[in-house]
Amino acid sequence: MLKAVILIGGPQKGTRFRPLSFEVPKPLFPVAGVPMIQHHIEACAQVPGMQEILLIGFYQPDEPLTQFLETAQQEFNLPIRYLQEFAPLGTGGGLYHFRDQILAGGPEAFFVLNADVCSDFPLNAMLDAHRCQRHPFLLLGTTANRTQSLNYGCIVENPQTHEVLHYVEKPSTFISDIINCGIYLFSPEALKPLRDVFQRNQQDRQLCLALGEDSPGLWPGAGTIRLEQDVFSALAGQGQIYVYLTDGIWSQIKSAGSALYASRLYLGRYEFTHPERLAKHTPGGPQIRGNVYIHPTAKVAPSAVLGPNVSIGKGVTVGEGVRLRESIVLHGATIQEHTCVLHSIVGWGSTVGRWARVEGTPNDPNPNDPRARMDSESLFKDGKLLPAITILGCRVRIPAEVLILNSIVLPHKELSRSFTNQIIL
Ligand SMILES: Nc1nc2c(ncn2[C@@H]2O[C@H](COP(=O)(O)OP(=O)(O)O[C@H]3O[C@H](CO)[C@@H](O)[C@H](O)[C@@H]3O)[C@@H](O)[C@H]2O)c(=O)[nH]1
Repeated sequence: MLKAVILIGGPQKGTRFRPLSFEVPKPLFPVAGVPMIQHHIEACAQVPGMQEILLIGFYQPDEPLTQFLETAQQEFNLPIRYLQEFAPLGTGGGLYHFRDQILAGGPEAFFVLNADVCSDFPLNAMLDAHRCQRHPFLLLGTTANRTQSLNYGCIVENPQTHEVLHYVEKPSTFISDIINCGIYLFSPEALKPLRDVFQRNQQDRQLCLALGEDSPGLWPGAGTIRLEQDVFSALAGQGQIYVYLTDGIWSQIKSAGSALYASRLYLGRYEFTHPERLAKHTPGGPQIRGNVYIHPTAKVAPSAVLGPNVSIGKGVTVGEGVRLRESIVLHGATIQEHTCVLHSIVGWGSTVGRWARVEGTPNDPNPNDPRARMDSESLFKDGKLLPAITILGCRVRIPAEVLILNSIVLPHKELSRSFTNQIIL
């Protein structure tokens, strides 16, 4: 019997995702037409013997999250529960805090998945690798180029045995081009080192209190465990941690730009995994180019041209003569006639007026470098806003016949003119 845990974090973590994370918790942001973590759940549900999926985070269990859980349970016919941390406990603290729930029923192993990654989740292959050796920790690894590797957990492996000999979280100089994908398979024994870290933290705290040196700023919150630094770095080279290398699709989803890139990766996989989700050209229907997802409730005019890499949400209206490419249009938005939307995300309930042009600049990984990853974009360089995808927050109104280029428009704004390279507050 197996279980899976998805680490969904909490509200203050989605900062690079603003303004899109204002409306919906980041793990529920639609990527290729479905909530980000539905891809994780679909992958877990396909592993034979999967008994339960637990979401661990520090979001308040609000309406969208509760509704998502109910729908997902029915769809996948699996118990899917949300366990709320009383405070952010780090990537390992929640696993230790909820250990009894994770181990209830005696799973042989459990997957741990970061919510903010896009992957083809080779979970069955990881399980096969785990069953050969049954080491406590198996990490999914992939490659990144030298510069980009510094943004991830870096792994030095023994190439023969795949044992992790050395692990450094986001090093300041190059360590290895093998990076941690944030997708793990742990055996129940993996909780022992977490307990050791927990107890050590408590003892250190007691000692400090006894010495009268208590300064809350110096100590991680009670129960905080950083899986990467406290466990992987500490245990590397001791025969407990192994890496399973993949060359399948993988990307982090930290920013809106990376959500668009992840959407392209998932749409590309739908051909094999969910062909029914890909829009087909039908007589009298819109022209479809490449991979496009259209929610069944969306109304798309027959003269519109969509694709590649477009995803149209629930209840969206797309007018005559519209051109949409490399974009996500979120539910309830209206794209009026003859509008052009390229490399952009149009927020919930927003309206783009007729003959307007909404355009962004893609920041995709270098296609000539097979190890290139999406850069964890920062919005500014030398005090200037870098050209990036255009994002319209929710219920934004763009008038007719204007150009919105490389800009971020915060929710509920009614624009009256064109804007280029601006954040419109
Ligand atoms: N439940 C819970 N989840 C958390 C917490 N803090 C972070 N998370 C979740 O844990 C995952 C990792 O989040 P970060 O702490 O932001 O780490 P990172 O910068 O994404 O780096 C991690 O992922 C990379 C791969 O995407 C790895 O390369 C890296 O080593 C590390 O594991 C995310 O899904 C996030 O929502 C917490 O306190 N509680």
